[in-house]
Amino acid sequence: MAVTIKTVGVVGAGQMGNGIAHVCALAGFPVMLNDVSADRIKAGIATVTGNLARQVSKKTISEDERKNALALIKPAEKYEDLTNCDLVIESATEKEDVKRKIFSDLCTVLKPEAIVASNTSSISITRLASATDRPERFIGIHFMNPVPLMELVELIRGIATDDVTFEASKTFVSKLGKTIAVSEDFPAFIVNRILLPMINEAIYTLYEGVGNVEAIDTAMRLGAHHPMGPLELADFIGLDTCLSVMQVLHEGLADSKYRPCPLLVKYVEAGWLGRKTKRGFYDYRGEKPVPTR
Ligand SMILES: CC(=O)CC(=O)SCCNC(=O)CCNC(=O)[C@H](O)C(C)(C)COP(=O)(O)OP(=O)(O)OC[C@H]1O[C@@H](n2cnc3c(N)ncnc32)[C@H](O)[C@@H]1OP(=O)(O)O
Ligand SMILES: NC(=O)C1=CN([C@@H]2O[C@H](COP(=O)(O)OP(=O)(O)OC[C@H]3O[C@@H](n4cnc5c(N)ncnc54)[C@H](OP(=O)(O)O)[C@@H]3O)[C@@H](O)[C@H]2O)C=CC1
Repeated sequence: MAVTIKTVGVVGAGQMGNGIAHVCALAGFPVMLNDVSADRIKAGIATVTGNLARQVSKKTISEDERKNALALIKPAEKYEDLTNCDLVIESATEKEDVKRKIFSDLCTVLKPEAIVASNTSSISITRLASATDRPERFIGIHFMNPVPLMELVELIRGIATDDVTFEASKTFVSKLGKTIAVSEDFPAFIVNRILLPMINEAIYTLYEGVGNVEAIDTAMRLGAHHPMGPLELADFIGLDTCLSVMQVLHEGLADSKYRPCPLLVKYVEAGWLGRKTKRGFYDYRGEKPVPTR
């Protein structure tokens, strides 16, 4: 029997979670936004407020659309606040144990027919589904960063995802105005299977001294017409997320070509995660980003 998604929960109000809440609210879906603390949720809603205002100033949305969208996003400090959601999208840290814990706690309070999705960049949907009480109603809905600007969403079925869940998710993503690419459930799906090895290769290019940060990013922006250089993009994604995806590829495909660059490991170990910590391959603490190598 068909399922219609009316109310959405988002777990994780970071870079991606707040963007998912932003686009769902703009499409008219009431959104319950959860994170580890009230402060995190507040920060997430503040980011959405700023991004909606930017879209008004760029005339991509009207002032009324901005007001209506913001009114649809509510803080959900406890999982119990998500009980009435028809769909809950997890967008927490790219660590399997973090996600599995969220699902095992979350499912106990959700409606039996609610769909649970992960915005994971790379982790097996089939394996994540096994941490829930509803593998048939579990699916990967993978948004791209920044969510309000990027058109693509990857849909990934686990081995048990049923047709009703797949169809309801397709309808939901289309209502957001996004274009769908369907990926099989293999490590890092399609986009990150291709993009992250390129970013990792750019970091190796830096690590081996072939070029410095500025040369590498300039080369790819002007030489390959990328909107951002690969190192700028890595900082934008988050170096922790980049490393997690490379580890999933390396372990999942058992091929040394996916070995994370030791320099990426070093930056993550230093807590230099990119934009979100104000330092990665660039230092963002001043007026302009300054290369750190
Ligand atoms: C890792 C995964 O699992 C999958 C992925 O997402 S892979 C990553 C996919 N994303 C990309 O490849 C992004 C590549 N970059 C781009 O397409 C462009 O640089 C961009 C769309 C991000 C920005 O393009 P732009 O022309 O600078 O747009 P503009 O509107 O002027 O944005 C300017 C700024 O606002 C940001 N921005 C704009 N609108 C935004 C929004 N609604 N939400 C968040 N950030 C936004 C831009 O990132 C940029 O940030 P800074 O001001 O801090 O530099
Ligand atoms: N960054 C990107 O370009 C993209 C990322 N993704 C995927 O989206 C997901 C989120 O990534 P991103 O937004 O970048 O990560 P961020 O680090 O920006 O945000 C993750 C958020 O989840 C919070 N969190 C951690 N544990 C929990 C929990 N148990 N319950 C609720 N919230 C929790 C974190 O809080 P705290 O910081 O306190 O731990 C943080 O606020 C990941 O799976 C990632 O792979 C998908 C597409 C693109």
